Amino acid sequence: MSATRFTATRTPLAELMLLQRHPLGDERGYLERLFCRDELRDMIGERRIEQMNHTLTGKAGTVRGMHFQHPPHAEMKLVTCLRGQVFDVAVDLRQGLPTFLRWHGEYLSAENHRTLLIPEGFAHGFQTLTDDCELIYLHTAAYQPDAEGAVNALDPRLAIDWPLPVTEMSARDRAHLSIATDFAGIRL
Ligand SMILES: Cc1cn([C@H]2C[C@H](O)[C@@H](COP(=O)(O)OP(=O)(O)O[C@H]3O[C@@H](C)C(=O)[C@@H](O)[C@H]3O)O2)c(=O)[nH]c1=O
Repeated sequence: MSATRFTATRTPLAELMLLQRHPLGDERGYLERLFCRDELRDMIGERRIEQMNHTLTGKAGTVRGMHFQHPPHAEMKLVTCLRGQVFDVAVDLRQGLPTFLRWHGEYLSAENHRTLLIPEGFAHGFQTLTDDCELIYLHTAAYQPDAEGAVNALDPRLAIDWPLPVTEMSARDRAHLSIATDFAGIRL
């Protein structure tokens, strides 16, 4: 018997998908898949998971992001929250798309069993809404410091509506410049 362990829902940004995970529960608790290449094949295609990262963020109100990797190291990310609650945001940086520079956010928590599937061409970041948030990221490309790109999470042009006042950010993230007026986007 093969159960469907995920329901995928479109977001207003093409190819940015919200996955609802379906845990299989019993008297001990539950088992759920965080990733299944077979079931997610329509979205994953021939991509492979190359790296998996785990973050702990101590204080509510903290923002990490907004990060991406430039081609040819552009990557799809699947972002899951295993402790606490975050507001997870993707910004569309794809050149020529009608949704260029639009952002979309979803609440992810241990309780709601949701994963955001973020394709190449998006910047990603999040704000913690509780203390001690733990996230798991699956990456389809290895970390390449030289290919890192970022947009400022507080850029007025993006106008991301963070749910809480932004408290902690890394010095690096605070220093990211606002998007240049002539920025045409990422060509994949
Ligand atoms: C992302 C990454 C960082 N590092 C190192 C670099 C640095 O010394 C330390 C912390 O890195 P950062 O400050 O970039 O961590 P952080 O700001 O949490 O970066 C993360 O932000 C969120 C929003 C994402 O989407 C992730 O993909 C990632 O970019 O870890 C790795 O060794 N491997 C990795 O894959």
